[in-house]
Amino acid sequence: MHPREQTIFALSSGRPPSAIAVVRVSGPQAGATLTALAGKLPAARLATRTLLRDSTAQAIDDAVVLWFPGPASATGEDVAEFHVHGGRAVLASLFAALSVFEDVRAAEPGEFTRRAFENGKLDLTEAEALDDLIHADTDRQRRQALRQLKGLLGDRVRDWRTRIIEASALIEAGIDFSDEGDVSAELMAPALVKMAALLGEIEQVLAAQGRAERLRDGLVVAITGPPNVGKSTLMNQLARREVAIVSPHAGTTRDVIEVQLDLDGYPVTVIDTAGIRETDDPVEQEGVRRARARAAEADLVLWLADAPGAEHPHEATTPVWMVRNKVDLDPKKSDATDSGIGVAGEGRPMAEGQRPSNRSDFEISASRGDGLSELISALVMFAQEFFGSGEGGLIARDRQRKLLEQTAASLRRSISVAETSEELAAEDLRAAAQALGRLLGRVDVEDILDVIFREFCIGK
Ligand SMILES: Nc1nc2c(ncn2[C@@H]2O[C@H](COP(=O)(O)OP(=O)(O)OP(=O)(O)O)[C@@H](O)[C@H]2O)c(=O)[nH]1
Ligand SMILES: [K+]
Ligand SMILES: [Mg+2]
Repeated sequence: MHPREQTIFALSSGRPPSAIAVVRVSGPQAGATLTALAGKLPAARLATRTLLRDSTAQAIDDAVVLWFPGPASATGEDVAEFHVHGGRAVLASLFAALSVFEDVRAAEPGEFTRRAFENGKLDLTEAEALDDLIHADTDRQRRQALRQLKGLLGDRVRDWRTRIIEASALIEAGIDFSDEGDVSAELMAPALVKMAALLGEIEQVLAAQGRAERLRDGLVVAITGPPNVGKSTLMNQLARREVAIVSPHAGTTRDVIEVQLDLDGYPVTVIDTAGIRETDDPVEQEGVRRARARAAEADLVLWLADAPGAEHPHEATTPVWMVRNKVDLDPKKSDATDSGIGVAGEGRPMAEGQRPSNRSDFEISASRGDGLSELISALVMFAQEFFGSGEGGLIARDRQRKLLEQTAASLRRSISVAETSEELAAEDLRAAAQALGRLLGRVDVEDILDVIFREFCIGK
């Protein structure tokens, strides 16, 4: 039997032990397993309390079971749900009882969603959204995943694809009438109007501000600077716990240390690194090498210094904020903590060029906390700009962006060659439809042909 026709089961709730564990069974044998274990098949979609027994009539657990006959189920197949007590032994004996059945096996990762997708319950963007929703750590990630799950992108893509197929059908029909120049031109003109409108809409989505797809990975902020300036102290303050060792010895941090923060719903990874300096110690050299490498990949670098006006060595491609630490040691400022000295430039980083050469973007005391709230607000603002408003962003993944870019490129090509070659224009349109099909996880050129034959059988 093909693996896809087998019946699969898996623990769908969290790691045991837990109060309740949900085990799902999907496939043609789901009903048989439920009947065997529960004694009879319960009414559809109704929570039913029952004593589960294995094939030797041994009790497994006092459980609640649910029966979802396909296709009106999560996967589109017959689905049985066992809500048992979430103990390891309970689960082990339930799994053993299920495995007794022929063609019933433990599910592969993602296999339930895969089946839902194959049965047309979800398109690929929704399947991706489901995965994102499960892995969402912050509120903004959750909201973005929910928007995708509602099919916002999927619906747009389906609409675009239908319209491409319509334009395609017009052009293909024109090719059939290429002997009669008038008919062909009459068909091409409305096709071009459709294509131009479509291209405009896709370009608009692509140009939408911000990188909403980066919400999944989060923004990476690297703290770098010379040794002993207080990088690890700042890291601990941002994390609100002791993630990195702080000591008065220069060269304390050797490895790259990461923490995940939730900054106003934005996922932010902060990286603490080894102090950058020339050193003979091979371990510290490796730390410095890693520090530079990670900082180069970061979206934002906080260059920490303990003296005013220090220069940073970073490439200009990554934005760098100059952060002056240890202002509490500064004799003229140490007694003025309440008067807002914590920050230069009113809590907002100064624009490049606007920055006086001997001043920092921020002045803080990492150990005492001065200026930290301003620094954090500025980070939130940076994140806001980086991700865009998010609410409008339809694109949640690189994959989706790439395929939309391909679609737009094919459309553009098709429009530009339409005057000279209908065949080439039609080919580019097919490529555009295919890219959108791939976005949804369906690549079926068949339905282009369907439309052509159904709607444009002009006397043939
Ligand atoms: N006075 C004062 N001391 C600080 C401040 N921040 C950190 N320190 C002290 O500076 C020393 C170095 O701090 P760390 O956080 O270990 O500095 P680092 O930059 O991570 O050092 P390396 O990992 O060795 O490069 C420690 O003794 C801290 O207590 C500050 O704002 N004010
Ligand atoms: K140190
Ligand atoms: Mg350190």
